[in-house]
Formats: sequence, C-alpha cells, structure tokens
Amino acid sequence: MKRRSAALEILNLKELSVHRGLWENQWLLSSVISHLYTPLTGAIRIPTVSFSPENVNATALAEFGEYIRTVFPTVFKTSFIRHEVIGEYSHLLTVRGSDPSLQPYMLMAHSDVVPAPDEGWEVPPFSGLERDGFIHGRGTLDNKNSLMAILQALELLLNRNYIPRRSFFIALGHDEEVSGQNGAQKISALLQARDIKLAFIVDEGNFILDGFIPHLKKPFAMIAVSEKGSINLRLEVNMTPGHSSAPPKETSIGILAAAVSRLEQTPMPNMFGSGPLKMTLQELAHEFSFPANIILSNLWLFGPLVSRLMERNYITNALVRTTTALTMFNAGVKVNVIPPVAQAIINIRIHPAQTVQEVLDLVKNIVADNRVQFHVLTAFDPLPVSPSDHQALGYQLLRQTIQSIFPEVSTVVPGICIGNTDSRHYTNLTTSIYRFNPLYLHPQSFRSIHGINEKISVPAYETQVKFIFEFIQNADADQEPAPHQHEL
Ligand SMILES: CCCCCCCC/C=C\CCCCCCCC(=O)N[C@@H](Cc1ccc(O)cc1)C(=O)O
Ligand SMILES: [Zn+2]
Ligand SMILES: [Zn+2]
Repeated sequence: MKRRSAALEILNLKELSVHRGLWENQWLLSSVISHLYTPLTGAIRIPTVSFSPENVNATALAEFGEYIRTVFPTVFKTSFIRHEVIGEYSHLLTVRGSDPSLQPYMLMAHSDVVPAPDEGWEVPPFSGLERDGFIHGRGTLDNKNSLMAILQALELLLNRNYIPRRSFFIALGHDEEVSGQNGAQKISALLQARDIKLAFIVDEGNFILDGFIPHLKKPFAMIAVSEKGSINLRLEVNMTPGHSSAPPKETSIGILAAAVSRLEQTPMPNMFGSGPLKMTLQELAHEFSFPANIILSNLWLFGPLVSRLMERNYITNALVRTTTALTMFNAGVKVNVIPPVAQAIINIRIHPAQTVQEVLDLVKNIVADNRVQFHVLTAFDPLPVSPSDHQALGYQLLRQTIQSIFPEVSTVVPGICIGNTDSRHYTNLTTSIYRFNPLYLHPQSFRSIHGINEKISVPAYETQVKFIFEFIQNADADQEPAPHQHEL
C-alpha cells in the first residue's frame, strides 16, 4: 500500500517538474528531490536477499522489477530507452544519445542484498523506516541507494525533456552478492556480442572517506581504479567417526580448528610499495600537516614506517596485504558422536601485487598439514588498474562532478577497492572501470555494510541523486573536463 502511494507521489511531482529549464530553477530541483526519497524506502522493503547463486529470492526480485517500473514510469516508457530483462531479474537499459560519434559509457548498481537477521538492528532491516532523518535497512548503502538514485536522476532529467547526447547503458545486476554469474556476466556477454565498447564504467565501490586516517581531519574522495582479487576456499578434514566416550587423540574438528587458527594468526606478507596505494598516498600527502606531508611525499625513505603504521588498523591493513577471513565453520551432528567431517570456508582478498596461485601456495604452507584438503570454490586475480591521468575521461568526469557537488572536498585520489563489484565482469568492454559512491563514509558506516544498522541520511541520498543528475549532463558537455590543478 505504502509503495503505491510513493509511486503516486512521483507522478504528481513529475507534473510539477515538466517544462522547466534544467538549471534556471535550482530551488525546484532541491524541492522535488527532497520529496523523492520515498522510492528508496519502498525498495528497501522488498527482501531481495541472495544466499548463493542457486538460492536467491526470486519472488522478491520479480517484485523489485515491477516496483522500479511503477515508480519510474518515464524511464520505462521513453522511446529512446530500450529496456531488457537479463538472466530473469537483472535489467539492462540502453539510453540512445543524439550524437552517435560519442563513445557510450555505463552506470551500474545491483538490487540484491546480503542477509540481515533482525538481531542487533535498531530498526528492522527490511522495514525501510525513516527515522531521525535516516532511511534504515539492508541495502541503503549497498547498493539499492545507487540503483534508485540512477533511475531517479534519469527520471528527473527525462521529465525536464533532457535528451542525452552521449549514449549510455544502465546495468542493474540481481546477484552481485553471490558472484554476478546470472546478471552481470550475462549482460557483459550480450554487449560483447553486440560489439559494444565502452568509454568507461562507474560502479559502486569507494566513497568520500572521513575519519579513516588519524591526523587527517579533512574528508577526501577515493575513486577505486582497481579491486582486490578473491579466493573462496573450503578446507576439509575427514577422520574416522566413533563414540565420544573413547575419543581419539585428534578429531576432525580439532585438526581443522588448529589449521584455521594458524591461518588467522599468520598474516600474509605486507606488500606495501607495489600496487596503486603508493600513488594514493602521494596524492594525499599535501592534505597532511608537517611532518606527515613530508613522510608521505618521500615514501622511498619512509615506506617501511608508513607500511607498519597502516598494518595497525584493520581497514588500512586490508590495503597493504592479502587478507584471510574465516567466514563459515561446520562440523558435528550430535553431542556424543565424533564427527567424520569438519569443513571451514576461508574468504581471501588478494593484494594487487599477488596472484591466486601465489596465495594458494602460501596458504598451504601455513596450514602445513596433509590431512587438510583444499577445495577452491571460486577464485580470480586482482583487477587491472584503470587510468587516472588527465586524459582519462571517466575519472576526470567523476572528479569534476565531485568538486561541483561536494565543493568542500578538495582532494580526489585514485585507490583500490577492498571489496569486489560486478564491474569486474566487464573488463572485456573497457579498460576504464571506476568504483565510486558519491557519499560520505565514516568508519562506523563502513562497519554497517554487510553488518547491522545500515542506513543512509535523507540528504545524503538526495545528494547522490543530484550527483548522477549532474554527472549525466557533464558526460554530454562539449569540453573534456579541465585537468585538476593542485594547490601550491
Ligand atoms: C588510505 C586510505 C584509507 C582507505 C580506507 C578504505 C575504506 C574502504 C572504503 C570502502 C570499501 C567498501 C567496499 C564496498 C564494496 C563492497 C561490494 C560488495 O559487498 N561486494 C561483495 C561481492 C562478492 C565478492 C565475493 C563473493 O564471494 C561474494 C560477493 C564482496 O564481498 O566484496
Ligand atoms: Zn554491493
Ligand atoms: Zn555487498
């Protein structure tokens, strides 16, 4: 019922915004947007949870498809926009621009979310409740916010009779949280079959970071130009089962527990100095006061010191090395039965300077027990580094739009995404993949992603809509974005 009324509200607001110039009434944009956050709350209420590629919530995903058609009617009826459903629940929109000489780009987001049991939440995770100026729930930061903001920005532009010059695609995956094999991978194959080459892609990923680095008071924007590799590894120990009244010296549980404990206690090597992190720190150096600015500008000398400091915090630690997280453990069926099998899943994120094979060799050396069997469930190497120089159109458009929408953010730096995104399935279509959410992120909100109490402030969501609204227009501008001038 509530979802219906949100849709009606949009329709009324649409009438209000028609026939107006795009920028002459800036107040109108703000007032329209300030009433338009309701579609996000409706999206949060649809429990599009993915557990595994085989176990997604098909009913919720189908409802989600209906929902976006209802709340963004103009997007789905515009003659120059083609809508296709791919892999049953993913959506591909092709927005045909008026100038075919311009190479198209792609905006991405995903509709599925990770599970969220009610425990620990201040507000039930699928209630989509708005309280104290925040919309609460699973998917408000990862990643229904982006999906709804992209469609909402496009709806606003279309309602103002905006016709894009540069064609673009909108790819909305439905299984990003469990591999993207039925969504992003199929969209990618379809576009490849159509001979499409993209100027660049913008997907979820890094943010405007605030409070992550001690002594750095100012927020800075980090656009991820690469992402870590990944291995999901199952460790298994098989032993003879029996009566618990006469236990053997070692059980499958004990052997496996010791193996995973060794993995947890033995960090992978610190790879500071290789990969995009050095570039990130050098470009950030001028934001620090003395002596940190000198230290970060002279990593050839102070590299070992900086690398040790980064290891101390669990988030910056993830930037300097491959991480191993123990995420699942399973053994035993009854209190008095020695179980035959114990299994654990290790989720590994690979530093850009290492490969799947190198990391597997290290893991086997650390476990050093041939009773432990290894099964690689999924694995891929770190992603290539996208350009961030003055000629890199996608990067420069993001930088330009960040500086316009967030004038208080003076520094935009390239970096690496420690999580993975659906964009990794599109390396066949472009070498320019950028992962960036136009939102502030604090350490507390970082912990809420895949954790508890995920929420987005209403103004933050409005700003995300504005960002995309402006980004699409910037991508159509005659001039390439001006190169960034560093302050002296
Ligand atoms: C010097 C500067 C300090 C920088 C501090 C860095 C802060 C980190 C900021 C943002 C990172 C947030 C990452 C968000 C993207 C997450 C998207 C996501 O959840 N993807 C899944 C995809 C996946 C991967 C592997 C699987 O087996 C299943 C799903 C993920 O888990 O990565
Ligand atoms: Zn995500
Ligand atoms: Zn996620």
